[in-house]
Formats: sequence, C-alpha cells, structure tokens
Amino acid sequence: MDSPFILVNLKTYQEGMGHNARRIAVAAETVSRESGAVIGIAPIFTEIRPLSQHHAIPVYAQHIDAITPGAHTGHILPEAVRSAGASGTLINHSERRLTLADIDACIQAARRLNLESVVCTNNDATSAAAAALKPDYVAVEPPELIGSGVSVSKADPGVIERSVNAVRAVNPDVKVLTGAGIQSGECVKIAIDLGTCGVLLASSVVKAEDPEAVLRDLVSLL
Ligand SMILES: O=C[C@H](O)COP(=O)(O)O
Repeated sequence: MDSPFILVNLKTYQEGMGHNARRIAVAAETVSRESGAVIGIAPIFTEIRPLSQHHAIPVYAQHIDAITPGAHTGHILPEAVRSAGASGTLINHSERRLTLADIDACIQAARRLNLESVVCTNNDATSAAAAALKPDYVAVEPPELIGSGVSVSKADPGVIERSVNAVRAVNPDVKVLTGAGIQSGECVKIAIDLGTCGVLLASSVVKAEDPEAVLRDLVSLL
C-alpha cells in the first residue's frame, strides 16, 4: 500500500502566506519525516517556487488552466507551475469549478508535464465521472462541510464509501482522497479505513496556532 497522503491546501488564507506558509512547510517536513506519511502543500501560486526550493515536500498548485503557451492573459499556465517546482495540481476545487471538458484538458496537460492531478468532486456521481478521465487522484468533498469544522469522515462517511466504490468500478488505478472539515487523527483513520489513501484539508492546519501539533495529530492513528 502507498504511504498515506495528507494534502494541505493553504487556499488564500492570510495565515497561509509568506512566513506562515514556510512555517507550515517546515511542520509538514518534520511530521512527514517522523511518520512516513506523505504531506504535501498547495500554496498560492507565488509561494510555489520558494516552498519547492527550500522544503523536501511535494508542492501542488491550487489550479491550472487548460491552455498552452501563447496569447492568454490572466491564466495559470501548466508549464509555469511545473517550472516553479510544483509536483502536482488540484483541478476543479469546489472554490474553483471547471467544465467537464476543461477538467479533461487539465488532466491531459498535467499528464504531459508529469504533474500529479488531483480532481476534486462533490459526490459519488461526479467522482465516477472524474475517474473516467484517468486523473491520479479523485478528492471527494461535500461542499457544505468545507471549512465548517464538521468532518466528512463523521458527518457523511457514506459519501466517502460510495465514492471509493464508484471510482474503483470505473478505474481501480485512480486513488481516492476525501476532504471537508478534516481535523484529527480519527478523521484520517476513518477515511483510510473506508478505502481512501488520504485526505485533502485546509482550515484545521492553516488556521491553527500550532500547525505542527495538528499535523502530528492527523497522522497519529496511521
Ligand atoms: O481543499 C481543502 C478543502 O476544501 C477542505 O477545506 P477544510 O479542511 O477547511 O474544510
């Protein structure tokens, strides 16, 4: 079995920028080394290069646009996040939804550039649809629980189980993550026991006074 994967999305929280992003990256490196879990970080675009240069953790973009180099303005070029040091990217986050055609094109761009693709979904039906496009990961997150402090593992384990089954039925090579309100080792253990390979989370780590303590708790029951 692969090492459990914890992906921390810093979103555009003030607490996840500049010095704080580096502090969370240091915490992720430390806890990853101690536990054997893979802990990745998805910062704002301008933090991708400094974090990937100075920390031995996977750094993810929060989004890419399905474009190739040329006459586009205000887009996120997949080649640019790759050359800044990203090893993967979120696609279709609940706070950055895309059309199905764009999701497909983003996955293909990521594959071409050797970026791991993590496609976010909101339920088991969209998890199955995303799996058909062959990303590396599908991350199912009920939107109503995102940032709520209420964990998907406890409030809606059924959506995790159904998504794992739906993705396996479509393409067993696609790995499943889950997220929304994940905040403790117990939440992570429930998610893993339901067949995921890890979690996607944000607020419990980014807004914590002591991110390292929260990360240590998240991996404590693995
Ligand atoms: O990308 C992360 C998810 O949207 C979950 O956010 P949250 O952990 O703050 O609920």
